[in-house]
Amino acid sequence: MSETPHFAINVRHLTKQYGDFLALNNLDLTVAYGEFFGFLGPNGAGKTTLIKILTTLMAPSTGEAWVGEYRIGDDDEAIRSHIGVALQDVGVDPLLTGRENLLLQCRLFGLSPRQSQARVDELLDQFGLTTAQHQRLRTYSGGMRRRLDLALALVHKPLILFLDEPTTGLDPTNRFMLWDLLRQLNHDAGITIFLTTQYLEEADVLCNRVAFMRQGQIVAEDTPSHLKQQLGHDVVTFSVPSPDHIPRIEQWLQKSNMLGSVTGQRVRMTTRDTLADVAQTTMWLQSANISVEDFHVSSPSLDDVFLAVTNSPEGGIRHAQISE
Ligand SMILES: Nc1ncnc2c1ncn2[C@@H]1O[C@H](COP(=O)(O)OP(=O)(O)OP(=O)(O)O)[C@@H](O)[C@H]1O
Repeated sequence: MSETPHFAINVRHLTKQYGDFLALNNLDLTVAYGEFFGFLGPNGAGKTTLIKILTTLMAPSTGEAWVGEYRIGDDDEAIRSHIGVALQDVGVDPLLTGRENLLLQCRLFGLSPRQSQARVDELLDQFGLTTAQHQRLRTYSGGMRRRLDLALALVHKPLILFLDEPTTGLDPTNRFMLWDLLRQLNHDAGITIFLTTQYLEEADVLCNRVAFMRQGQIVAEDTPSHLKQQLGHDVVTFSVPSPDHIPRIEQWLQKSNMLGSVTGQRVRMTTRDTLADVAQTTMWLQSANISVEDFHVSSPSLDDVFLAVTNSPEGGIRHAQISE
């Protein structure tokens, strides 16, 4: 039982080792009830590993964690009834219809046949799937599948919802639709949401607090707006007309010690001194005879925080946790 029932999630000195590899390194983290929390970081940082531990799918190597009032490893069944989980590629039956999948899930969570029918009607309506309820899952679009995954995670009305990259691969219309549903679940139904995503704009829009992971450790933790403010520096972005220019730009970024990244033909740099860095960049581009398009100087986004905390040698900007 709990020392700190105040928290939805409470992680203390948690470590996970895969053989010799340390995937989670002495992690401490708290999430209060009602929060919409984003757990972010590059591929391989350890996000899924933590979700698997908190959802009782995997045991930690050392350390402790509580979900609600239950300590991981003590009463995992109680934890499972307290949480909803929508992980990537989790087994649903593609040959069953949407309704049949939901009914099966209700029965697995111990609802009676009658309660199940009523709960399924409610969820189909809430997630805009009533019309498609009798279609087999294999005919569902990506957006419909994600909405069904969410509905499946909610059949037993959990207080805490874990979502592992819930909008990956969705087009903007379906992504925004899912964002609205998630906001409703958090704001209106009061469900605590623990989300991982590679889309930092999504975390910025949805989450009241985020943590950035790097190599199994949390390197920054705060509200998205505080993290952006702390970064402070303006961002320069521009595109080049040909990918042939990119290797030279990458070399220059490295040589001039600029914090930058390249996506396709687009370059993004975090300045240290806006005017000096803009001047240095434009002069070099001119001397290198590289013409650019869409040259912008703007305030930092959560993407820039990501680059700063995951690429900087010291790794991280100020670490702020909510207090008890
Ligand atoms: N079962 C396993 N055995 C060995 N190593 C593993 C295992 N599962 C994960 N890892 C390693 O642990 C590290 C953390 O993996 P994890 O899946 O938690 O990262 P992640 O942050 O969720 O990454 P992604 O964003 O790519 O999903 C990675 O280096 C991964 O290769």
